[in-house]
Amino acid sequence: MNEPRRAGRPVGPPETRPVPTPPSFAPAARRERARSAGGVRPARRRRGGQRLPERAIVFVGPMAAGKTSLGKRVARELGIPFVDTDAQFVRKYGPIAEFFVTHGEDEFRRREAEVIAHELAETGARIVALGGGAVIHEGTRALLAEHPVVLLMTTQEAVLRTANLAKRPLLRDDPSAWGRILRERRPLYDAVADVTFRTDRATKDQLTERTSRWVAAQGRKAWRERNRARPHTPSSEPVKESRSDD
Ligand SMILES: Nc1ncnc2c1ncn2[C@@H]1O[C@H](COP(=O)(O)OP(=O)(O)OP(=O)(O)O)[C@@H](O)[C@H]1O
Ligand SMILES: O=C(O)C1=C[C@@H](O)[C@@H](O)[C@H](O)C1
Ligand SMILES: [Mg+2]
Repeated sequence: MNEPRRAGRPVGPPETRPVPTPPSFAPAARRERARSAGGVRPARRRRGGQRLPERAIVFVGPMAAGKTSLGKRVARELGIPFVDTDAQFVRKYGPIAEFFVTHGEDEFRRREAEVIAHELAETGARIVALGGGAVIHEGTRALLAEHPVVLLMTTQEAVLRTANLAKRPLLRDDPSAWGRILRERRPLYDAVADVTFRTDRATKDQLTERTSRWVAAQGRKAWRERNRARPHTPSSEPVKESRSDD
């Protein structure tokens, strides 16, 4: 069931700092600049001026659940940037599998948490996909409390069918470790998630649509809450209540 796990968890008021206006350069140049700035791929223009949470919408979940592939699609659907913290890590420190061999997992977790904290400090609506083990870090979990968090869940069977194990150091030598690792981490995923989607039970297109709808509903909810919190401030836009938003 794709039901919110912690319905009503406050996402907090959207940031008021404006998102920097992109300069009117040629798209190719903008794409290149964004790529070298840390993995933020420019996305299609935000659809229909819709309200979205003005902060990172974070995708978490076990290895190969689909955070990167679905994250990219949802970002594109909503017209906002996509960031993958694994990719940012690689840009900064080199391949993750090699980092594990040279420095060990503890050092990887420390560096990974720094990369994530840096990314979550940025304002503006965007999709941020975390590495599968990012929730292990207590500091990261604390930061996630301020963001809408989507948990993508799947099964070992589905992962072993689709994932490229060579790129996943914790699975490469022992693919069946997936289930054991998930059992250990499951309470951490559940603790940070606002909603869960099963990626083994739907197509990528279906999931893109459902997840995008959920993200858009969070934006509308945050906007209504902000307006409710300021009853004496006249708004230039009327508040539209819709039960289907929640
Ligand atoms: N709904 C889906 N249906 C079929 N295949 C999927 C679905 N979602 C993801 N996949 C496939 O599963 C594989 C893993 O996806 P992806 O790399 O996005 O996972 P991830 O959660 O980012 O993994 P990691 O934790 O290692 O970063 C990919 O081959 C992707 O195409
Ligand atoms: O689940 C994990 O511990 C990991 C998942 C990947 O996304 C990478 O962050 C790395 O391979 C570790
Ligand atoms: Mg990924």
